[in-house]
Amino acid sequence: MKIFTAAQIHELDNYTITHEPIKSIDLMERAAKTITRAIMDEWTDRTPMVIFAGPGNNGGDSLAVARLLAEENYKVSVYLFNIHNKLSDDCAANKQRLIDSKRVGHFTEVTLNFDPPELTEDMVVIDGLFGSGLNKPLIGGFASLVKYINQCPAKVVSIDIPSGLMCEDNTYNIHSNIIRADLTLTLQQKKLSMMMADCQKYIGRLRVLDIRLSKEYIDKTEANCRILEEQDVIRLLMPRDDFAHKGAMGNALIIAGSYGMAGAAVLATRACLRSGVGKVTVHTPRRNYLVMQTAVPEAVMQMDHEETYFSESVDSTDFDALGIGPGLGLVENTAIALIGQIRRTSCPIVADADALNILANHQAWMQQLPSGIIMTPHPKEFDRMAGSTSNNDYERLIRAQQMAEHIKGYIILKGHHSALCMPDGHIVFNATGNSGMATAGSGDVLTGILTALLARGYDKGTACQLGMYLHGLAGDLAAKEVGKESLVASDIIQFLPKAFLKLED
Ligand SMILES: NC(=O)C1=CN([C@@H]2O[C@H](COP(=O)(O)OP(=O)(O)OC[C@H]3O[C@@H](n4cnc5c(N)ncnc54)[C@H](O)[C@@H]3O)[C@@H](O)[C@H]2O)[C@@H](O)CC1
Ligand SMILES: Nc1ncnc2c1ncn2[C@@H]1O[C@H](COP(=O)(O)OP(=O)(O)O)[C@@H](O)[C@H]1O
Ligand SMILES: [K+]
Repeated sequence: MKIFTAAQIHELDNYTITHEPIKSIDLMERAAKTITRAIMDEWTDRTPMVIFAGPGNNGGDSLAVARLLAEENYKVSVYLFNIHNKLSDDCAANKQRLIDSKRVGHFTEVTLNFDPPELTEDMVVIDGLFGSGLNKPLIGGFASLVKYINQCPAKVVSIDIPSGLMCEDNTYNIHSNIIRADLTLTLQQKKLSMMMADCQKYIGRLRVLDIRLSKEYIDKTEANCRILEEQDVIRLLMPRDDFAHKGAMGNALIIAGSYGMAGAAVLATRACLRSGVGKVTVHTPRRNYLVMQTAVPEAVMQMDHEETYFSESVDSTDFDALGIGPGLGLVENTAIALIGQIRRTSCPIVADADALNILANHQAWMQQLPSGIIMTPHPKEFDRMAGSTSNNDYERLIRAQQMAEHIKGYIILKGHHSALCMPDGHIVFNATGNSGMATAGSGDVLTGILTALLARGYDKGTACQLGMYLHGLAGDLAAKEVGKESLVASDIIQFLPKAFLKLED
C-alpha cells in the first residue's frame, strides 16, 4: 500500500471526482456510507451517537454519517462547529440534507458559545472535526473541545484521522490538542503518522476503509513511502533450481559473539542456515568453540586468535555476504578489527548491534562506510549513530532517510513497523511482526536472515524487504503457537520454515 502525503490525498480526491467522474457530494456520500457500515459493525442502534462536525469536508463526512445512522434508527446528536460562518460546499450541502431528513434527534450549529453536552460511558463520540485538511495545530475553542472529548468516558471514533493529528509531521504539534480515538476509520490509504509508534495513542485501533478512490491515480502516482504487502514479497522470491548445489546457493560469513554473548552468534547463524543459504561460516572467539559447534553443527567454525573477543579482520574474498555485529562487544581491539573488516570486505555487509554501537563511538568512521552497507539499528542504536536523540519517531525516520541517502546505504530502523530507508530516499514499512518479538535476540535473527538472503544472491533492496517481512511473519506464526508472552528469539527461527512455506504456497 502506498502512503500518500496530504497533498497527494487531496489530488487523489480531485482526480476521482473528474475522472470517474463523480460529483464531490456523491463521493462524500459513498465515503459516508462506508464509514456508517463500519460504525454499525461495531455498535448497535442502542448506542447513543454524538457527532462533532468541523467546517470542512471531514465535517461534511460526519454530517452525512449522522444522517445515515439516524436513518438506521440510531439516536443521534450533532454539533456542527461553524465559528467563522464558512463551511465547505459539501459540508453546507450535508448540513441541509441533515436538517431536511428530520431524523436527527438533536442538531446544534455552534457559531459562538458552546455548551458541551454530557458525554457518558454508554455513548460513542464521532470525531469529524478535521481530517487531512488540517494545516496547523488546533488552538482556542477547538483545543478546548478536544480536551473535553479526551477526558470523557465515551468511546471515540475518528473519521479519517484523529482531529488535530497531522498526516505527516507532528513535531511542532500541540499534543494535548489532538483527539485520542479508540478507533480510527481512515479513508482509502494509511497516512504516514499512522505508522509511527508515538502516534498510536491518538489513533487507537485502525481500520482502512475502501471508498473506491481512483485506482488509476493510485497506480500511476509515485509515493515516497509504502507498506510492504504479501503480494509484493511473493514477487521477490527467487525459485530454487532443481539442480542447485550448496556452492551455488551462497556462502555466508557471520562475525559475531564475544565471551558471554555466544548466544547472539548462535541465533544469527541458525537463522542464516534456515534462510536458504548454501554454506555458513561463523567467525567467533576461541572460547565459543564448543558452544557453537554443539548448537549449530551445520556451520563451519572459524576461530579468532583471541579467547574472548573478535580481534582481527579476516579474509572475506570467498564469501558472498557478511553479517557482523551481534554480541560482538565494544572493546577497542574489536572496534579496530571491525573497521578493518568493513574496509577489506567487498561483498554485501549487514552491520547490526555492537557493530553499530562501535561505529557510533567512532563518528569519523561513520563517514567512511562503503556504499551499499546495510545497517539494522533499533531506535536507540540509531540515535547513537546519528549522534543525537530524536524528539519523536517522525524526526528519527527523516534522519534515517537522510543518512541512508548520504551514505548511499540501507538502514532498517527496527520497530513495530520497521522502516527500510533506501539510498534513493524511498521508505518501505514492514507490516509483519508483533510485540512478542520484543525479546532479546530477535534482532540477531534478522541479521542472520538478511545475511543469508544476500549470500543467496538477492540484491540489497530485495534482501532487506524480503528479510524483514519473513522475520516478522515467522514471529507472527510463532506467536500463534506459543503466544506473545512466551515467545523467545529461537521461536522465530523455528518458524522460519513455515514463513517460507506460506510465501511459496
Ligand atoms: N474531497 C473529497 O472528495 C473527499 C474528502 N473526504 C473528507 O475530507 C477531508 C478533508 O477535507 P478538507 O480538505 O475540507 O479538510 P478538513 O475537513 O480537514 O478541514 C479543512 C478546513 O479546516 C481549516 N483548518 C485547517 N487547520 C485548522 C486549524 N488548526 N484550526 C481551524 N481550522 C483549520 C481549513 O482552513 C479548512 O477550512 C478528509 O479527511 C475526509 O474526511 C471524504 O469525504 C472523501 C472524499
Ligand atoms: N512490538 C513489536 N512489533 C513488531 N516487531 C517487533 C516488536 N518489537 C520488536 N520487534 C522486532 O524484533 C527485532 C528486535 O531487534 P533488536 O531490538 O535489535 O533486538 P535484540 O538486540 O535483542 O536482538 C526487530 O526486528 C523488531 O522489528
Ligand atoms: K477527524
